[in-house]
Amino acid sequence: MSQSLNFTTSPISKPFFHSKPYLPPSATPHLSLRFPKKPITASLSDLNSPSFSALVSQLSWSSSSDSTSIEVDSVTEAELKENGFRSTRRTKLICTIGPATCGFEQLEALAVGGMNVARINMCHGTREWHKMVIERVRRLNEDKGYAVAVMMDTEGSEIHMGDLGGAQSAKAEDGEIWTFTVRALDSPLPERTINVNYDGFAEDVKVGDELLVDGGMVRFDVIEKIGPDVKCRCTDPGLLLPRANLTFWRDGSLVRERNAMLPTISSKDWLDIDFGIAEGVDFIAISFVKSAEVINHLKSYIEARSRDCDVSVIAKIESIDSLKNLKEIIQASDGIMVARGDLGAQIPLEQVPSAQQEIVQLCRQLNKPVIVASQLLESMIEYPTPTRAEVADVSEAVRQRADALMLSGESAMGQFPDKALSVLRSVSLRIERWWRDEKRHESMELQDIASSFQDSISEEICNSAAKMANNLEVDALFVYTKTGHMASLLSRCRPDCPIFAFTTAPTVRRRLNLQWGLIPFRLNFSDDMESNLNRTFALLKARGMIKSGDLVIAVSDMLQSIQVMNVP
Ligand SMILES: Nc1ncnc2c1ncn2[C@@H]1O[C@H](COP(=O)(O)OP(=O)(O)OP(=O)(O)O)[C@@H](O)[C@H]1O
Ligand SMILES: CC(=O)C(=O)O
Ligand SMILES: [K+]
Ligand SMILES: [Mg+2]
Repeated sequence: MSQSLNFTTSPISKPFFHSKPYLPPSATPHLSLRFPKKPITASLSDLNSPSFSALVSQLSWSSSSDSTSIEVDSVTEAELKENGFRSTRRTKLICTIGPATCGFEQLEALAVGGMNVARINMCHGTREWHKMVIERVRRLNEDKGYAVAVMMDTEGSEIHMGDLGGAQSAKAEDGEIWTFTVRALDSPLPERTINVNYDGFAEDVKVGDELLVDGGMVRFDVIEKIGPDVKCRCTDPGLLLPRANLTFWRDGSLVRERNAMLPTISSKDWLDIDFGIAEGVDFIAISFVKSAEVINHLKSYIEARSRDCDVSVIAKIESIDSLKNLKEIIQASDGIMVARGDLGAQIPLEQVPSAQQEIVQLCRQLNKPVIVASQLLESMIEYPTPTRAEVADVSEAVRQRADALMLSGESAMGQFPDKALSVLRSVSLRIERWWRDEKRHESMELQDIASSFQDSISEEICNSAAKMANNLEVDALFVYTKTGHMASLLSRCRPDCPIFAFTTAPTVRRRLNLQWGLIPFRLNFSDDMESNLNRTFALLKARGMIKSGDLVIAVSDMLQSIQVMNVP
């Protein structure tokens, strides 16, 4: 049985009702598996359970993208088969790749563990290394059926330390005197000496300034300037990591004059961006964005450089200027990262939580995906279990219904990358379910964002479909979308059920991987929704991902309608 509400403005206006179940020849009923709706046991062992990994690896994967096939991430497929619709994780997970995770097997372990996006940070590593990581992720997708997207994060032109002459880290102890220098020194560096990348550094700092490394993880007082050398006394001891960010404070506030003169996108960043476009990365994240102009400029550059490629631009909110111009920056970008590491060095730490909440909510209003990043599980760089406070922080980001959470050092250079990812996964699942079951989500009045009448129709359809899905307690929302726009409008509503997003382009499919609640599928479809639905049902039933009787609501951007039906 199907009922359809049509809001038709397009020429395709055929409403349809299924009076009898349609059984296409390929859908052999005995193949459809039952979903035992067993509770999700959110424990750290979930991910590492041999049965789950075995299930993922057993899934037959064919890399053919012919017109009859459907492609979905093998991890999601295994999750659906194991626990049913409600089990799928809505919050997406990003892992920064570094020396601890750049091997093919290590990348595969992260993919099995639920990594949706692999991030490479252009502050670290060589061009060859980044190219190798991108190739490995692509190979993993092609050979094993994952849909891991790649995000490139630019270095930006802020002031940072050098690479410690090859050392992994250096420990600064309380009271020690260290030299920060703009001299070009050969490695190995003299003891307690740090290179600084910005030539004006020694001129700009003043005796009495406070120098913050890595957003305040380690602090120094500037005690003496000798030409290019700046002598500093350590006041807050800690670990110095290669190329860590440096900021300096005077009379209790950040010294920003000089930073304001540096371009957001440096000449090295432009070369990295060219590299990213050539390698076909899915997202480019821009560090230290100050205004919407730089994002608009980059977007037109990307469009001119690559008419047929689809690179999304993520603006990182990590400076005072970006907070001042927040709304314009969000509107100009394809997504936002709350980069709490550097943000916490520019505003007082106690203001970071309210800034995070404001950014997450505004992104949802403006329909842009938002990532919460940095120090989510910092202690897991060294230890196999998180602190309770870290779990509470992750829970809060999930409760705010951010689109994605990101691991930095935990996955790049930590000792327990898989365990850290597993914690993000199990905490996300548990908190999502808790809030769904208790219906505790504060409802958010979503303002109209459409810029045309056609867009308004799409928006109204998605808002209504999501509301109906909650009220009717449907199993899944289906959206057929060429650009991904209708899928993101559904995601914006944060409905109770998962959203199966069918799209024709592999690039759109990977891009949708960043958005809350979307399960992106690649599927060739036509303008004929009836045949699209029947074919999808047949393909998904054959894969054991849905079964007869499941209740589904379908929308599409070809035929502007809402259809409610049971899977035949
Ligand atoms: N490709 C890499 N090679 C070596 N070390 C890396 C690499 N990527 C990350 N790391 C290590 O992991 C740490 C955390 O990574 P992350 O990407 O969050 O960087 P970050 O330096 O803190 O700066 P950003 O503000 O750009 O995120 C880094 O400080 C660095 O020590
Ligand atoms: C991720 C990042 O750049 C930061 O937290 O500063
Ligand atoms: K960066
Ligand atoms: Mg940063």
